[in-house]
Amino acid sequence: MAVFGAAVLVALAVTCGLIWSRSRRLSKEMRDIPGTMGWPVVGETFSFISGFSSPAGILSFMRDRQKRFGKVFKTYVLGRMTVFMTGREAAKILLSGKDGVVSLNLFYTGKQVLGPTSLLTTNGDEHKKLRRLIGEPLSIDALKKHFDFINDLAVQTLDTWLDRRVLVLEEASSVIIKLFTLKVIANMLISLEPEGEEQEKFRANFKIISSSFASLPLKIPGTAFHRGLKARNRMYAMLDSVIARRRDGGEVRNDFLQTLLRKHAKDGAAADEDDGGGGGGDRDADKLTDAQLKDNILTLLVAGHDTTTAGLTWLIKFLGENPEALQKLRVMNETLRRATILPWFSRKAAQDFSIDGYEIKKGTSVNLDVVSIHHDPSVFADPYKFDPNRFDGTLKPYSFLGFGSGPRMCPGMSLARLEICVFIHHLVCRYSWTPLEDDDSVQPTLVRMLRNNTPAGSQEIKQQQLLRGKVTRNSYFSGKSDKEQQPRSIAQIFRSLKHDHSRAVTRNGTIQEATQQQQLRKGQGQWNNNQVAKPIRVTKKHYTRQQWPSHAKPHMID
Ligand code: HEM
Repeated sequence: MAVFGAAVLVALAVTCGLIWSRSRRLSKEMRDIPGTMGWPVVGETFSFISGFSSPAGILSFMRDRQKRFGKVFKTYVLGRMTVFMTGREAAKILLSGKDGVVSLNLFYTGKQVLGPTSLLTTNGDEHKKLRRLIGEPLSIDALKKHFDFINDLAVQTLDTWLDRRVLVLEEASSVIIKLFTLKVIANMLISLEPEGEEQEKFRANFKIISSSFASLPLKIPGTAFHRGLKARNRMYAMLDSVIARRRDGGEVRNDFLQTLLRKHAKDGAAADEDDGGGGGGDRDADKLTDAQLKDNILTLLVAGHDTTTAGLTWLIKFLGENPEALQKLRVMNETLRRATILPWFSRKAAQDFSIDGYEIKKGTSVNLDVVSIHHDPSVFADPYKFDPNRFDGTLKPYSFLGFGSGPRMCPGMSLARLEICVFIHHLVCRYSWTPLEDDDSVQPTLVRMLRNNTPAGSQEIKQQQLLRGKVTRNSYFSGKSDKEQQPRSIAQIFRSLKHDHSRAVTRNGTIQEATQQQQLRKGQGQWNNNQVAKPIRVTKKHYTRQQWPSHAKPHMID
């Protein structure tokens, strides 16, 4: 055993050494780009991790180097020579997808876990095709059928918060909200019931997969990566049996999987697991294989779960800290700007290209620092202030990247907005909550909940301070039962929140139209705006009932 351990260590050291010397070569080729490679082999990994874990998040690492080297700098972190860059111009070059300048840069372990046909592991035409095939069930129209589930689950989840101290971040990272977002997405994708044995197994496997996603690439028993791959196999076996049940007609559901199975049933035969996406002749070239289906169900679970949890949590924090924002519930975009849930977007140069006068060589890892773009004072005046009004006007291109931009823009944006919108709607309308501690000292950290299932040390204390609160039921709905009070459709909840669809789903013409119709019908629905959202007066510590001032109409989503 000891010999085996030593052999693994030697192999690891040799690999790290090789990667390091290759990076040094690349760094020399790009000697014009300022920056430092740090210590041999480890580079600047430790400063990077310590910046990442600090309350200010990765911003401290970034700011320090931007001050020394400028907007484009190179470094060696996490086993890669990486060029960091920021600014709207860099965002345009990296995100617009023009000329295939860059491809997505995922860690080896992430690629293995998600599979070769995931949206996150494919590039170019293959990626474009997958987006087209997978995108439709994620459109806002398709999401309507999941509204009741999301709504009921939000109500149930919040009920468990009642009359007890809630550490939102802790709940988010271990139990409550996270289960909410996980249950929503699992139900939407494969109609997984929110309770029961299958849910338990699914959750256990998902947890192992999530923690293996960015682990060390050691595929040996006992490692996180190895456990992740095993859990992935179990998850895929479960998906296989669901797919088989659907195919033989034993089970018909109204979910993402069913939509895609119906649409992508191969002529005369079931999709072939191993045909890699192109098998079955021309006619079938546009059909999803089972492998693609499974890889992308897993991808949506992974990509859509922690992000939405984080968004929801930051939103509750910002609402708690900014009483005035409660009066004008248009806080989604500003939350995503301040929190910047994905702090940087990682790409790989697919060819040589230049940026800010620097030549970037093909194969270089390139990271776009989005936090700095979101806090650029020339775009967002007083950038650290939480000010939802800044989204009232037109923004400069590539200045707000909460859901990304270009060909890799978040396909789950509408689902995320919907989940957050419904949850916050019930929180605000049916409960009051009292922050129990001052939280002024805390900046939004950029440590994602992804890495933070069990936060440790001072970070945990800070984050707990951030969101410690007590939830009590509010009697906004006096005289009416909960059932009567709950919105019954997306249109109603959106109307109740005076949701501006044209901005929330700019790419969806149908909804823009629906919104106009809703506006025409304003006041005729069962769901009465004023009744829902009026009665809040907020102080930092305490919320009580009050009429909404007539000028401050509630808006939920930008
Ligand atoms: C508040 C919640 C969310 C935020 C802030 C968010 C943010 C983002 C961002 C910024 C990107 C682009 C990253 C890049 O360019 O490198 C992205 C991509 C992606 N998101 Fe989301 N997301 C959220 C929720 C979701 C949900 C609910 C799903 C699934 C239903 C999802 C699935 C994906 C996928 C699959 C991609 C990769 C797209 C591609 O490479 O083509 N996201 N997300």
